[in-house]
Amino acid sequence: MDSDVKCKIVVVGDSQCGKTALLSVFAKDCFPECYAPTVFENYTASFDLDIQRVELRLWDTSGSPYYDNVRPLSYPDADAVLICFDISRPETLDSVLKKWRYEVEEFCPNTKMLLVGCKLDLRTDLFTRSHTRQTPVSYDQGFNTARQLCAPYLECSSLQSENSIRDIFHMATLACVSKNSKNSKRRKSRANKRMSHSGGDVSAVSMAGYQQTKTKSCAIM
Ligand SMILES: Nc1nc2c(ncn2[C@@H]2O[C@H](COP(=O)(O)OP(=O)(O)OP(=O)(O)O)[C@@H](O)[C@H]2O)c(=O)[nH]1
Repeated sequence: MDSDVKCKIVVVGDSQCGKTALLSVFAKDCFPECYAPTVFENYTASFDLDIQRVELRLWDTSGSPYYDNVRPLSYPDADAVLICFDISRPETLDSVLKKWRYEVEEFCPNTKMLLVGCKLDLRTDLFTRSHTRQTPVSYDQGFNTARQLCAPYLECSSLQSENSIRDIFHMATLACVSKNSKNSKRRKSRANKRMSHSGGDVSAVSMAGYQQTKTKSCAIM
């Protein structure tokens, strides 16, 4: 299996929304029961797409405003950004439109975004509902926010569903590979033009299962 494709995925979102748990379950198969605030943390993992193994470099960031000035150090060369929020805390979805989209657009324009609703298990958790006295974010609210970002929307529970986590990294890996294959096509076509239209072949990773959904003003991957 080929494994020369490398992708960088950066994970952002409000403090305690579930970023570290998402990465830890995917990369280390381990759900962190105790909360430990992140400053920066890197993980590596791989994802097999048909005949292609993709090496993933995963960047965990702090959601704290205290680190707003240093978080941008994570963004250069990102192939995809996961913007996360906590389904049990609607204010973390508000931050997606008020803060995270602008930060991502400023520091990595043209990078694929995915909106990820974390802690799906808490949507129906009665204890959390009575404790927070808040109505959790519905699927439609998450989906509509994602539409405003021109991003796909996925939900997961790091606590209860490894499959939901895998689906997120499947989608993110496809987004990275599609971006890289488009860039390499552009580079090759520019090089071919320079070589007096001498022609050449363009290799692309198999993108079976990768859905393209067009909307009026944007393509949702
Ligand atoms: N019930 C439930 N709890 C979760 C889930 N994911 C994370 N948590 C808990 O939520 C708390 C915060 O999770 P983290 O993953 O550390 O949050 P973070 O976004 O990395 O936080 P910062 O490092 O402050 O940015 C921890 O106590 C986790 O155990 C989930 O899917 N379900």
